[in-house]
Amino acid sequence: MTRPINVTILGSGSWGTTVASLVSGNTPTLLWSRRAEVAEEITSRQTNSRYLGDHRLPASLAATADLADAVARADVLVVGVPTQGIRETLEAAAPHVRPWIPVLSLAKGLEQSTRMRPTDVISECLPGHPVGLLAGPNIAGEILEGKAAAAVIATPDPDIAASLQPLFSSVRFRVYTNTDVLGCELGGVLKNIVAIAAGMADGLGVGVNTSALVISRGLAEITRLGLAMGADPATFSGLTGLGDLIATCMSPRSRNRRVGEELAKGRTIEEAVEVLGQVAEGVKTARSVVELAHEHGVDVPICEEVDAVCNEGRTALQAYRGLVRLRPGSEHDAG
Ligand SMILES: NC(=O)C1=CN([C@@H]2O[C@H](COP(=O)(O)OP(=O)(O)OC[C@H]3O[C@@H](n4cnc5c(N)ncnc54)[C@H](OP(=O)(O)O)[C@@H]3O)[C@@H](O)[C@H]2O)C=CC1
Ligand SMILES: O=C(CO)COP(=O)(O)O
Repeated sequence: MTRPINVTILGSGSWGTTVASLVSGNTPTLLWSRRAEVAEEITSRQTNSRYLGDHRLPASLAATADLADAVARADVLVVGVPTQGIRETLEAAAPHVRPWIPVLSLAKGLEQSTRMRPTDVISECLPGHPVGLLAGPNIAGEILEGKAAAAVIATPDPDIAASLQPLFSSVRFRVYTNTDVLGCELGGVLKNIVAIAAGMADGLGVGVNTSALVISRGLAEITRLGLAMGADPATFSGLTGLGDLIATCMSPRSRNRRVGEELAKGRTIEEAVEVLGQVAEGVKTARSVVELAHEHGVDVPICEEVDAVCNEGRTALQAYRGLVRLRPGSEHDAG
């Protein structure tokens, strides 16, 4: 008889806990929380009230605050802490991680100090491990409610993605595979910034035509930067590109979109983040994306306006006026 595969998920926020719930239906799953009281609540009461209200988690899902023990048991490690916490978490975990187990990222940001993608940070902290990601249009609350969704596991080696697929799949959660890790990861990173713009636009009371403009020109920015960095263009019309962009720009539950809506009400970025009380990766990633785009000679006007709102005190209305003043060229050119 073969031994079951043990999966450990690091980070007990809304998405880490949701993914752990999904996986626990397929294989033994352990969720690590940096707070002992949260681990205790998940194990004994099957709730994570801070992030998921009174939603009942599977009884089979165990949680712990012991990082060394959590990673030492893992045959597959999933990193679900927000981007800015990945390095510190994995540096502490590294001595206890078993050799060469696959590691998947759930994060959708860039590390501020280095502009690195989460999978690159993971590879630096855990050298030699196969590293990939799980991404797609996956608003946690909908998945917890059992609404159908799909995601992509991207790893450079297609056999590894295929071997991980059944651990994350369910009747209502379809998991595809892709070898374009760069394209899949960039789609998730950049859509958060475009979603802040979409939230600002809707908060200002624009029409559906304007929202569609933000989404489609946002996709053009994502694709331009992705191509300049070497991603596969086909990836951006898939689940991790257009799919995640649509979900995040449209869902009233998206935290990035909600930040944009709060900004449109006249709140400062600090107030908008405070009101949210959860991570909105686009806020800390906008500046890094703009710098990366400039480094690659790529125009990203929507990301630039969002960066100016997040980091330079520009208002949502000023950002909107800045964008409509842009002179349009060919649809396939910048701007
Ligand atoms: N929620 C969603 O629908 C989806 C989210 N994602 C991505 O998943 C990642 C995680 O997001 P999500 O779970 O939603 O975030 P949340 O804001 O819901 O939760 C963040 C979790 O990470 C913990 N945390 C924060 N900083 C650190 C740190 N430095 N070290 C260890 N733990 C830390 C928090 O702990 P504490 O409570 O103690 O602060 C909390 O448990 C993000 O990159 C997000 O973009 C991807 C797809 C869907
Ligand atoms: O990544 C997500 C959906 O795929 C979640 O988006 P938010 O972080 O904006 O809630």
